[in-house]
Amino acid sequence: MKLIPASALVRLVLAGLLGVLTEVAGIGLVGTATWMIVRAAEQPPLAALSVAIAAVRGFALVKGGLRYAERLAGHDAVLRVLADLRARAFAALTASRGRVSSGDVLSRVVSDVDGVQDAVLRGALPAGVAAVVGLGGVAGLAVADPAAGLALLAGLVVAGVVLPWAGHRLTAARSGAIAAARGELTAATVDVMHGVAELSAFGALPAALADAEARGHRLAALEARSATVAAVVGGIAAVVPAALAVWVGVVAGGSSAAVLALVALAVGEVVVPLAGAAVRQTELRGGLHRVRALLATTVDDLPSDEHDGPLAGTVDLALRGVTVRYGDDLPPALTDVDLALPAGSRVAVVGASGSGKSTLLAAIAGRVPLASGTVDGMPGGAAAWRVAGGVFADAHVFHATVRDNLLLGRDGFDDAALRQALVDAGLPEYADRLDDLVGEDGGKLSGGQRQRLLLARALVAAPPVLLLDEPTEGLDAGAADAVLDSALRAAGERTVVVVTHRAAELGRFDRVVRVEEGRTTSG
Ligand SMILES: Nc1ncnc2c1ncn2[C@@H]1O[C@H](COP(=O)(O)OP(=O)(O)OP(=O)(O)O)[C@@H](O)[C@H]1O
Repeated sequence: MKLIPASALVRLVLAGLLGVLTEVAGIGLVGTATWMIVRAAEQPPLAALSVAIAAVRGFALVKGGLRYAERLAGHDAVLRVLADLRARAFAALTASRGRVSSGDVLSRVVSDVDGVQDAVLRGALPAGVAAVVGLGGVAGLAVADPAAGLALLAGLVVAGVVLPWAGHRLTAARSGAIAAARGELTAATVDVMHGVAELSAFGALPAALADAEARGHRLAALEARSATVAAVVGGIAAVVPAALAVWVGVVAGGSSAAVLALVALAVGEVVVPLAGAAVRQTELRGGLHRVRALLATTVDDLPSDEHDGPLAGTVDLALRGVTVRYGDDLPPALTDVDLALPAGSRVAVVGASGSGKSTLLAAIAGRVPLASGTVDGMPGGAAAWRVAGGVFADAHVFHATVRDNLLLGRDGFDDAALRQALVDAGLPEYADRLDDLVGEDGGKLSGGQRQRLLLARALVAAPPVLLLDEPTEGLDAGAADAVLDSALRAAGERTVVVVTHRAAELGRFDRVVRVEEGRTTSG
């Protein structure tokens, strides 16, 4: 899976080119200034120095401008890459539907994706620039004095290749552990934040905080070791250019010794950051690996056109031999299920807790991948979510208004339609409160109200096949009957499949499907 799109590569190459020109201007500045100082000591007429004086000024000005342009181009390219990666990461996370915990999601979308920025700006770009400038410097010096060129090459290999490699080797074993530890810490933090009331009520808050703190210490210990290695190899790399300059000066000798030595110093500086960067890159590898794995998640089932909505009209659907597994090492949650859902049918799904009822609805709606079998009848290859949808066991209520929760970003509905859906779903008390905020995951609503808000959302969306997982949960028997009757009326000609635990409701349905340990029998 490519992290960097081709369009951004062109900008990165441009940034690299500007980086090379910046370093060349820097070397030109050091070389010309040194030559000028050496020459000035011989007290020549001022005219003999005037070109050098202008060149020093020119190199200094150009170097500053080029550095600015290089930073601009590099960051512009990387920020574009990040925007693209974040969009793809969000899409993949949506497709992974709950298989990644919310804290880990944060860690992947924020720190792992941000790692790409570091990998490019502090890793790939400086390494590329160092390679070009270093080899160019060696060639230039070799022309003036072959022995000095060789000395520079040896120094560059030590500072730019051997030390970064050593830093990488010393930290490689821990790179995956750092990314995993960071993900675990974020997941634990988010869990404690969400569950703070529950943890307090059960007296478990101190233990949960201690656990999060221990994870924090573990991450800090892992990072401290990497930082120590980076500091040591970076420190050694930092003295290499100075040693190199002395060596090149001694090897070259004569009147050009000072100029060659200082050019070697300037070229050597380019590779100094590489040792520390190599350690950081090693650290980032685990995160980059996680981003790649995330982007490889299938996103086939996501809406391709933002204007798409549920289809209008009715459809005949049929499940044939459907088997669903939540993991290779888990028993199937559904096994070889056949189920005909002709247009307009009313089907009740019953069965013990954990028997597979919610999984059956998820399979019809395309919310879980099928290990085998098919759902036949999807019109014109339409995405499953446009044909079958409704109230699911894991439905989310957004921290937004009643109106926003009903519409989920779609338009084309007036408030009268929303009010009617609320009334049909047994939530008339919110019909005139469309602008009320409902709290995080509907925290300001009672459990039953939350469920009826989800039912109203399903009635607004009105897909051809309405799937309702315990829509009247939390209501007393009389109210539940009334809400179910009005929802069935509102569904009109559409197919309705309802998961229920209430035997009293079953008379309203054409068919009752019983689920037992993942297998269905119709009654
Ligand atoms: N995301 C998941 N990952 C792993 N296993 C799962 C997942 N969702 C459900 N299962 C398992 O699949 C089986 C069927 O679960 P399902 O939620 O479909 O049952 P259900 O009949 O709807 O139960 P309930 O009436 O309690 O809601 C159960 O054994 C459950 O543990």
